[in-house]
Amino acid sequence: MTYIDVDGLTKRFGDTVALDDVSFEVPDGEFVIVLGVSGSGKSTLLRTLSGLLSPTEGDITIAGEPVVDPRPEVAMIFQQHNIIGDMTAYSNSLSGGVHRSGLLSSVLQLQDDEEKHRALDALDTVGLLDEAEQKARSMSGGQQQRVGIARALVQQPEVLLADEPVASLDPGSAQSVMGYLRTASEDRGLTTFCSLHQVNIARKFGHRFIGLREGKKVFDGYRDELTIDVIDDLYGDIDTEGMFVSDDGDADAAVDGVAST
Ligand SMILES: Nc1ncnc2c1ncn2[C@@H]1O[C@H](COP(=O)(O)OP(=O)(O)OP(=O)(O)O)[C@@H](O)[C@H]1O
Repeated sequence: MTYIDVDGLTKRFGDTVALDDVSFEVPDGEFVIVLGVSGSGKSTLLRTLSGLLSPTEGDITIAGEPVVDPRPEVAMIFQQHNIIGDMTAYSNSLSGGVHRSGLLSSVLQLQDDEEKHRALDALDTVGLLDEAEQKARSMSGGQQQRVGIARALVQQPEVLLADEPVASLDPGSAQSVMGYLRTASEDRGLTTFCSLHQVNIARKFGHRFIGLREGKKVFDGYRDELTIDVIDDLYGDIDTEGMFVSDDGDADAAVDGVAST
């Protein structure tokens, strides 16, 4: 069943066409990776899906409802973590419920037990339950990004949008974060969009791939179809050979590997 329906989506910023007549349908629970060079429109696509940006033309519906504003069922994870260094992992995680419990309750930490349980459960999902009382500032970049994922989960979303969540991380931490993101998404049955620059990581963890070039959708397919020719087409003159490791990328094995570390 179609869960997200994007129909003729165009987004212009002045003379710049960031998205050009993009259409696709995504069923419930799919893990979609958005690929493309810098400036191809990945962030713009995620921001329009989240309701943070409105389309110039075209329509987006999620679960049959037109997207006109940000809504609690759609959570966004950013590259810069956006977490508060002075707060513990637990408090950061708990703040994800602000949409539901209200800002004042969040600031005063008056959330009910159920919400607190959700915050701990989310930290458990990203492997940080033992670090719950640690200040975010003292955590590694990868751990901070996992706190960001936990916070998004506390929002109880149905859709997760992750805009280059591992761009600033070393390869090991990037894989670990992607593993937790995929596990969280699978365990909770979330429909997930994740934009990435790293093709090998994308192939390892992605299920479906949407490729953008100059705002146009130039690829839409599953892992077996994401061939070196497709990558070459997406990345043009960039040397793509090192980005493409032939089938080492069993996503389920990768997720299991991360989950067991
Ligand atoms: N708020 C804005 N105002 C003007 N132009 C914008 C704005 N946001 C994006 N653009 C332009 O739209 C195009 C697509 O940008 P976008 O950030 O979506 O690409 P991207 O693929 O996410 O790039 P990156 O990988 O570098 O984040 C670019 O030409 C960009 O300069």
